[in-house]
Amino acid sequence: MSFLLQEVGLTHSNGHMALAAITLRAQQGENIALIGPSGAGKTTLLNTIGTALLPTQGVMTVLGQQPKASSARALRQLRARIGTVHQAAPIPARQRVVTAILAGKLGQWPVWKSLACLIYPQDMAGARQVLERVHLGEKLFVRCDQLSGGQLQRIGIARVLYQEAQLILADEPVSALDPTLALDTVQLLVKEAKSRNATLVASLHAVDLARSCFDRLVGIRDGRIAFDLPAHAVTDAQLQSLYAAETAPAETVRPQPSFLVDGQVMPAHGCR
Ligand SMILES: Nc1ncnc2c1ncn2[C@@H]1O[C@H](COP(=O)(O)OP(=O)(O)OP(=O)(O)O)[C@@H](O)[C@H]1O
Repeated sequence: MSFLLQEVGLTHSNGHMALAAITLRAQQGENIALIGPSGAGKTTLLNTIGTALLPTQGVMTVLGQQPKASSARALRQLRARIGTVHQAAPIPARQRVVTAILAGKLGQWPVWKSLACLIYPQDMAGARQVLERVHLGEKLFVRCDQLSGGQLQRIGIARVLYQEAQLILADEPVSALDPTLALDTVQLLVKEAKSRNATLVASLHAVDLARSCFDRLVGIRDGRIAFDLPAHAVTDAQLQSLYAAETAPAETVRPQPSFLVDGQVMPAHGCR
């Protein structure tokens, strides 16, 4: 098993209950898309599984450990096995791309190697290899503040590829990418996870991308699980109901033959 949440709740420090009674289990190697309206709790759920937030209720086990009962050292070791793609990659502006990518393994390397990496990149060939997989091979020595938002997002993905995490958590990983790159990048993440039997959980606003590329869809609404089904079993009616109060256009949940990525229509040549 990769992770198990049992009746997990998360109340933020201001008293806002962002997650309520979430029960969710993932086997190692599963790929799951989280979908749901803005403010539903997808980011909070990913941050909770990733142990950046700890549940205020319920029990959570991640990669065999209960984060709440873990020592600081055990928690650090657990986090080194979890790769997170953030909505906006938390990369220092002046950092070179190569350093940003190598940072993916800082939690796994001994201290001497991490420190040496600050002076001189330790594995340039490895960094270049993952960069090429996100079509940015030529940017290895470019400063991150000279990249576009979409390029930065792909640097964040390259960093997670480099990390070779057992559990990959991706929060809207393609929100800044054009439709073709979005499809290509989601396919890359799914393929990478499958090839290493890593678990992948990604939140996506592009519902049809989620439907066509992932095996399992979890619908989140108001901090609760609305449905948890194989992707092929999710009906248009369930999607309409999930987004019922949304102001987004109905096309957002329109099935094939076309689909929307961040509001742009693209042809139906998805993962399946
Ligand atoms: N640090 C925080 N303190 C208080 N409330 C928060 C905090 N972070 C998020 N929330 C609230 O928790 C709820 C869930 O937010 P979350 O970011 O998880 O939603 P989401 O589904 O990821 O939304 P989006 O699709 O817009 O990114 C929202 O109502 C949000 O305002």
